[in-house]
Amino acid sequence: MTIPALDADPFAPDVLEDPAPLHAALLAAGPVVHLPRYDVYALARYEHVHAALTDWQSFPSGAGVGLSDFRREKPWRPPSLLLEADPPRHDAPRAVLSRILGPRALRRLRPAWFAEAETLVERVLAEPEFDAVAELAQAFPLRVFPDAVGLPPEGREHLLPYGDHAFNAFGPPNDLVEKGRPRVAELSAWVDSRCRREALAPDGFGARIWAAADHGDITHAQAPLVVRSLLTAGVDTTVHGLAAALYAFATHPDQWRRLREDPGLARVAFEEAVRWQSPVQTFFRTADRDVETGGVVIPEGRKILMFLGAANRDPRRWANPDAFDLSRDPSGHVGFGMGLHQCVGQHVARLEAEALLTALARRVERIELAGTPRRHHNNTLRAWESLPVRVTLG
Ligand code: HEM
Ligand SMILES: O=C(O)c1ccc(-n2ccnc2)cc1
Repeated sequence: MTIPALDADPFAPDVLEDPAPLHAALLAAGPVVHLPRYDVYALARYEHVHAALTDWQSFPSGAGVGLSDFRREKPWRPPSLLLEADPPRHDAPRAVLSRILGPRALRRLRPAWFAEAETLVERVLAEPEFDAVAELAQAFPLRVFPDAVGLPPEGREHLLPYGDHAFNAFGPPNDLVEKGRPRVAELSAWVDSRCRREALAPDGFGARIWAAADHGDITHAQAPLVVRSLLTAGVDTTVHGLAAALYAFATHPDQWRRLREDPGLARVAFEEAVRWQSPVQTFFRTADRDVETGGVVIPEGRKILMFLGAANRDPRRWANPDAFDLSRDPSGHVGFGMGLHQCVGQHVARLEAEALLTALARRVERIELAGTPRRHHNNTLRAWESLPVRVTLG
């Protein structure tokens, strides 16, 4: 079978503004689509994205999960010990973070995060109109996550721009990456300084990573890089995940009513928002040998681009895929990945979302757009720059 080609640039501004047309074209074209623009192979259908995510031997991450092939190009920073590593190197750091960020470990944070959400929501809802990105989606993760890591108060304004650049750097060296370059040295220096043991408060996620090194679960040389994973991934992802959920509810009043009637739906509502918007849109793998998938062979040395956002809306897998619907069972979505590298921070994201959405559901009768939302372009993240909303309390 020949491999269809699509002369598209998935990282072009018009696609980042609205990826739906490209996703539809990829889903229709076939299981594997060649993108000559970057000479990469696109997977968009749920079946094939799921197959690649759950077969790390055929679709390894060790050469990087961005367009850059670490076997040929120097990475912009030392590679991640989790995201950009394959077994066996991946195993110990993963086991350490799984324990530290797991549901049991997060139980101790639940009361404080719910209280923080109530306090923030009380203050924000004093105004009938506000920007839900700045006032809620950004403010809440920045209130709870750096403290949970054990970061000191000063300097936290480095976190969002650092993460934004890291997620841009998974894409091609385009304008978005160039835009971030002037601050990379300063941002990286701050982040790297916060990964050191003495910078971290004794009972946070960071200190627990260093304690795991003391215990011999990872080496002391690995500890700062594992902390760096949290600082890179911990904020931008949840900011845009929460913004996706708020956008979903502001544009679906009937779904907000369902949440109001049953705030216990908060967790499944967040899952459906992650499926529907896929805040993390894409990740690459590398064909380190000729690899067969979808009835064709992807040649050794090429990068494979997995469109998580398209797979989450594949009509072959989802009934009425473009609908945001709380009565659907969203389990099995690939918004958090799947398999070996499935998001180890998903429980942190879910707890933040449950806390914020529950606090809002208790107070807000109606939430609607109060102006045109503006997109924030990023090579990997689906994000809002601003989300003007009007709320009616009740
Ligand atoms: C809505 C929020 C989030 C989304 C949509 C998301 C999405 C993802 C996805 C798709 C992957 C798989 C990457 C791959 O297969 O190559 C992943 C992995 C990962 N995520 Fe997240 N993430 C989120 C939040 C977080 C948070 C809050 C943290 C840390 C506190 C985090 C830490 C990680 C790490 C360390 C990995 C790599 C796991 C491994 O390679 O074993 N993520 N995430
Ligand atoms: O180890 C790192 O630097 C790193 C790890 C994970 C992510 N990520 C992506 C989506 N959720 C988290 C980003 C960077």
